[in-house]
Amino acid sequence: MTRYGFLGPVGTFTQAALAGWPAAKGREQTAFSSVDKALAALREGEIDAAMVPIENSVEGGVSATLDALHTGDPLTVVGEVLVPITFVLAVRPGTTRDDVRAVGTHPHGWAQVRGWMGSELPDAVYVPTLSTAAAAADLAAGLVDSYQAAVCAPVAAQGTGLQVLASDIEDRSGAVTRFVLAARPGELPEPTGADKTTVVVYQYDDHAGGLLELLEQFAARGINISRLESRPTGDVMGRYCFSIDFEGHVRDARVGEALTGLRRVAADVRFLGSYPRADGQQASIQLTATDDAFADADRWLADLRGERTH
Ligand SMILES: O=C(O)C(=O)Cc1ccccc1
Repeated sequence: MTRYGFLGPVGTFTQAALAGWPAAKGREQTAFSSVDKALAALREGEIDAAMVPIENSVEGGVSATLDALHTGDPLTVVGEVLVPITFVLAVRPGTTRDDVRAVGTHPHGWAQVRGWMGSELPDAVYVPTLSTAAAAADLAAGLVDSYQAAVCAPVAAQGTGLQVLASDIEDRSGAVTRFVLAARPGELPEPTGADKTTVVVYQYDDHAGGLLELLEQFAARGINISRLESRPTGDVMGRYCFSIDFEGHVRDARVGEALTGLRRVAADVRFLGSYPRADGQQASIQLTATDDAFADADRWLADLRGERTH
C-alpha cells in the first residue's frame, strides 16, 4: 500500500494538491512540517511518495524543493498537480486590522500578497513560517506572539477557527502552483503523449556558450523547454547547475537523443523522471522530430554502415 506524505499541516495548498491525486484517496497520508522532512522520510522508506510544491506561476521555482530533490539519494518525479491559489488574511476572533503589526505566512504566500499588504497594511512586518497552514494553526493555538494574522488558504482559516478579515488578497488573480509527487526510483510512468521530463544538468566548467551547448540539445531535437532555472551547486561561488523541465517522455526518440546529447556535453545529468502533464496538453512535435523520423534516420545510417539485415 502506498503511504503518502505532504508538506503539512492540514490546510496547506500541498494537501489540496494531494487531494487532487486520485490514487492517494483513502491511503495513509502523513503531514510533514517541511519539504526537507517529507523528502527525508521518502528517502528513508517511511513513506512511498511525497507531494511537494515546485513552481508557482507568479513567484517561480520553490528553491527548497528544487534543491532537496536533486541533492542526496536519487528520487524521481512520478506526477504533477496544478492547484489554483487564493489567500485570506486570518486572525484570532476579536483581532482587528489595527491590531495587526506582523503577518505570518510561507515565503511563497508573502511573495503573492506583498502588493496588497503594502497598500492595506503598510506597517505590518512579515514573519516567515514553514507553511501557510502552520501560520494559521500556530496563531489559532495561541502558540505565537510574533504575528497577529496569518496569510493562508480559506480552508486553513476555517479549519482552525480563525476569522477572515479579508479574502482574495493575492496580487495576481488566477495564480497557480505546481506540485510534484516524488517517489524512490522504480517503475517509470508510461508515456501518454502529453508528458514532461525533469532533469538537473551540471556543466563541466564555466565557459562562453556553455548554456547554449545545453540548450541546443533540446532545440536540435524540436523539444520545448517549459522551465529552466539555475541553482547554485553550493560548492563554490559562481558554480551553478540547471534544473530543466521539458516536453516529452524519456521513451520518446527525440528525448532519448537529447538526453544522450546532454550526457556528452555535461559533467552530470540527473534524470528526475518522465510523467504525465497535469494539463493533459499534447506535445506539438515537428515532423522532423517524431519517433518515425528518428527510426527512419537510424535505418538510413545502418544501411550506410552495411548493418541492416532486412
Ligand atoms: O504553505 C502552503 O500551504 C504550501 O503548500 C506551500 C505554498 C505556499 C504558498 C503558495 C503555494 C504553496
